[in-house]
Formats: sequence, structure tokens, C-alpha cells
Amino acid sequence: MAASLSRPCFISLHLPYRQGWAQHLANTFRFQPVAVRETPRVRQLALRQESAIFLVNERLAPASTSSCDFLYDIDPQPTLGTASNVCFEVDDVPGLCRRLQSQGCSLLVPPTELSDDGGSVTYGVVSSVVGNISHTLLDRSSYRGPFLPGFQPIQGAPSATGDGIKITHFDHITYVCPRGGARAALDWYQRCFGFHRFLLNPQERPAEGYVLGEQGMGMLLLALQSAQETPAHGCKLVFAESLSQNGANQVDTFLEQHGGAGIQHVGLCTTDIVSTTRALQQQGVRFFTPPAAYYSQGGKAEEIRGVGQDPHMLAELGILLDTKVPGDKDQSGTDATESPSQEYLMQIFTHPIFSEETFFLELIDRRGAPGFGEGNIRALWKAVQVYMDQQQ
Ligand SMILES: O=C(O)C(=O)Cc1ccc(O)cc1
Repeated sequence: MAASLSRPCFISLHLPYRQGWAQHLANTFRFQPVAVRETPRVRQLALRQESAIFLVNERLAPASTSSCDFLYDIDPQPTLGTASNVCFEVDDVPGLCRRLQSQGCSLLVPPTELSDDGGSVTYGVVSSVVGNISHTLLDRSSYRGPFLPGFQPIQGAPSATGDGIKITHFDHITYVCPRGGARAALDWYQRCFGFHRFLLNPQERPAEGYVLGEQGMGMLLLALQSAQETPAHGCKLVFAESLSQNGANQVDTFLEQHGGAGIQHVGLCTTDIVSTTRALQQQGVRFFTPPAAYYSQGGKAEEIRGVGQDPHMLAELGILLDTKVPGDKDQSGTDATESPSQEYLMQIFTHPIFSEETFFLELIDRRGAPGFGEGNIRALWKAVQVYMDQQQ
């Protein structure tokens, strides 16, 4: 029997020695520091906005070869910043770890119990088949503390409320897979974790995946959602693979600069992308913006006005809007293009947040649309292409 995982509890970021980033997440993205664990060698800081939690792992001393210093995670020994662990809450950690091992998965941390005044948790860590990614499997059903045993709560940190930043949860996590590797990754997550297939777009054929293959693009996308979530409210996993023959592109560049497959971006769900983007821009966060022509060509302004948004406002901030995305009903096979609706989504993507062109964040505002817009993905691809060409 496959496991039943729910929405991620936290996503873990690792920074090499002397590269602080936690402060940036707190100061600019207004993630609230909620708990910290510090040893002579490492600092682990949990930062939260509603149900989105990042665990930022920093080294305070050069890497040692001794046992792992990081709790609830392994040490990926990064030479550069990387998002390498996704923690899922599960009911039965020992049972799931046994099942995963019998399916050939490698168990990096065996089931371990930790407790403090708030109660106890059980966790284990398994290795994913994709790049440097691992998964912490956590049962915190008997725990009442603010984060996890082993961490000190941080009281009275400023909250994001009032800043205009409204992030509610992780919407999706996008992996970059090696060429030829996306299907195997999808199969592994289905088989081991019980995720269900999620069709990204009405044009997607399940056997092939969603291929974006014209206009200078070459990318295969496949997606899953966890069994417990509805399409509109879950955290999806998206697997991206480059099919491009046209030189440098964002997927191949990730593989090269990250040193292999891994997490390329995390989609942060916002209930107000306009106020959140504006507030983040004021804090100095830089975003990929499409060329001005995006908002004027091919009826885009009408499409934007048609759903009650303001094309000038979106253009000023660089926000992408797509109405051609499937609704819930379309997961059963109906073609969304046959049933026009007011469902749409808006997205914007930050520049890479570490010094390499690797990991970035996305804001996504879903107005009833659980899928992904082809127009937005193409616009992002082009915007990144222009940026990469300028960097060379
Ligand atoms: O649109 C999204 O958020 C996706 O996750 C799809 C995607 C995947 C990889 C890319 O390099 C760009 C877009």
C-alpha cells in the first residue's frame, strides 16, 4: 500500500559556510522567525508565514566530516545554496520507512523520537531519486509546541500583517530532472508516496506529459498532487526536463550551476499578488518581468480586463495572467477550452535567490484555477532567456 502524505510541513534550505540568507527571508519576504536551534557548528532557523515554513540551515564553521549536525534533515554538504529537503507529515513513520526500504529506497535517518515540554515527535529521512533531494517524514500529532523538539521558540518577532505581503502556503514545488529523468521521478513518487497524477493543462496527454516545444522552448512537464488534497488546495510536485536543442536555457542552466538535479523553485500561494508583489519590490526583491509587448499583443489586455484585473497595474508590476488553465472538472478529461470560465491565475517569478542561477521563488494567485498556464510558462521562459543573454 502506498503512503498517504499531506501538504509539506517545511522546506529546508542549506547555505554553505559564511552565506547567511535567513535574515533576507525574514526582512524582505517577511517570513517570521518562529524557532531556532544553534550549536557551535550550525544554526537552524524556522521562518513561517501562515502554513508556509522554511527551515534555513546555516553553517557557523567549515564543514566537518563528523555525523550530521542538522536536526530533522541530513547534511547535503553544499558548496552553494540549495533547497534540498521537503518534510511531509505522515501518520506512521516507522511503518512508512519499512515499506520504503522494502521498495529499495535508502533510509538516511532511521525512525527517531524526540521530545520536550510540548510533547514528542517521530521522524525519519529518506533519499529521493531526484538529485540531492531528501524527504523528512514526520509525525507531530503528539506535539503542541510552536515548531519541533530541539528548537527554542522565538517570541515577539514582527509579523507580516499590514505590509501587504499575503502568503498562505506552498502551492507547488518544481524539480529540475536530468534529461530522460522526469518520468522515472514521477513514477517513483507515485509508487512510494502515493501521489496522484495531476494534468497541468488540457492539452496534456497523460502518456507523454505536457510538452512545450515551439517558439524556441523545449521542456517536458509532469505533475503530481498528494492523495489527500483537492487540486485547488494541495501542494503539487512539478517535474521539469529540458528538451531544448537551442543552447542555454533555464532548465539546463539549473543542472549545470546546481551540479545536478534538484528543486528549481517553490510556488508560494498568495491571496493578493498585486499587494504582495508591490510590497516585495519595495523591499528590494527583484522579479523576472515580461516584455511590455506581453500586455498589448494578441488580446492580452482584453483577457486581463475580462476577469476584472487592470492591465496597466499588472504591467507596472510584471505580473503574468492566464485564463487558459483547466478547472477541477477538467481533470476528468473535459476540454477546458470547450467550457469558457472565469477561472484564471496570476504568477510572477523572482530572480534566483542564491548567487548562482538556480533556486528561485514564485508568487501564484489562483482564482479558481488549479492548473498551470501555458502562456505564463512561455512568458517566463522568454523573460529568463533575455536575462541570461544579458548576463553573458
Ligand atoms: O509555472 C510554473 O510554476 C511551473 O512550475 C512550470 C515551470 C517549470 C519549469 C520552468 O523552468 C518554468 C516553469
